[in-house]
Amino acid sequence: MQNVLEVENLTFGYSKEKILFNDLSLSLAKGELKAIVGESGAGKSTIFELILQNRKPKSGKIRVTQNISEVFQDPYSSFHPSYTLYNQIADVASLNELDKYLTSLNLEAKLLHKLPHELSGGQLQRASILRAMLMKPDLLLLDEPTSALDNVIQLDVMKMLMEHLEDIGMLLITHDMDLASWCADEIITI
Ligand SMILES: Nc1ncnc2c1ncn2[C@@H]1O[C@H](COP(=O)(O)OP(=O)(O)OP(=O)(O)O)[C@@H](O)[C@H]1O
Repeated sequence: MQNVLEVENLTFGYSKEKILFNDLSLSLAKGELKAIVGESGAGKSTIFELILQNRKPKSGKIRVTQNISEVFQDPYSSFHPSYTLYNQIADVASLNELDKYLTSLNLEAKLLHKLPHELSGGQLQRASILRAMLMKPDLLLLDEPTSALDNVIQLDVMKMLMEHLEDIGMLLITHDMDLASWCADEIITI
C-alpha cells in the first residue's frame, strides 16, 4: 500500500506559549479514511494548513503527495464570488464524470450556472465536494464537509465518498464522533 501522507513527530503552535500538538504522527494510504476529532480550537484545521504547506512545523516531517484536493469548512469562502460555479469547476477539473457526481450528490446541473451566493450553504458544500472529486486527487482533505447538510444527505454524501476510497486516501475533520466511528478506519484525537 502506497502512502499519500506521512506525518512524523509533528509539533506546532502559533506561539511558543501555546503548543497545539506535540509529536503527532499519522500515515494515510489510498483506500483509507481517517478522522481527526477534537474540541473547537484544538488545532484540527491547522493540521490541514500544515499538510498543505501553508505553514511550517516547529519540528517533525510531513511527506505528502502533490495531488491534493480539499473541501473547506466554510463553503462560501471555497469559491470566488464573481464567477459561476461551472466556470470555477471547469477551470481546475475534467468534466467527464460531471453527470455521475451530480446525481450522487443530488445536485441539479442548472445550479452550477449560478454565482456562489445564489446557492444555499448545503448546495455549495456539495458543489465543493463535486469539484474536489472531479480533480481526481490522491489525497482528499475534508474539513467538516457535511456540516451544512441534513442527516440523510450527509450519510448519502459520505457513502458516495467511501465508494471512491479505492483511488483516494481521505482525511476527515469532524466534531461528530458518531460520524467518525461509522466511517473511519482510525480516529485521531487531538
Ligand atoms: N493564524 C492564526 N494565528 C494565531 N492563532 C491561530 C491562527 N489560526 C488559528 N489560531 C488558533 O489556533 C487554535 C486552533 O485553531 P484551528 O482552527 O486549527 O482549530 P480547530 O480545531 O479546527 O477548531 P474548530 O473546530 O472550531 O474549527 C485556536 O485557538 C485558534 O484561535
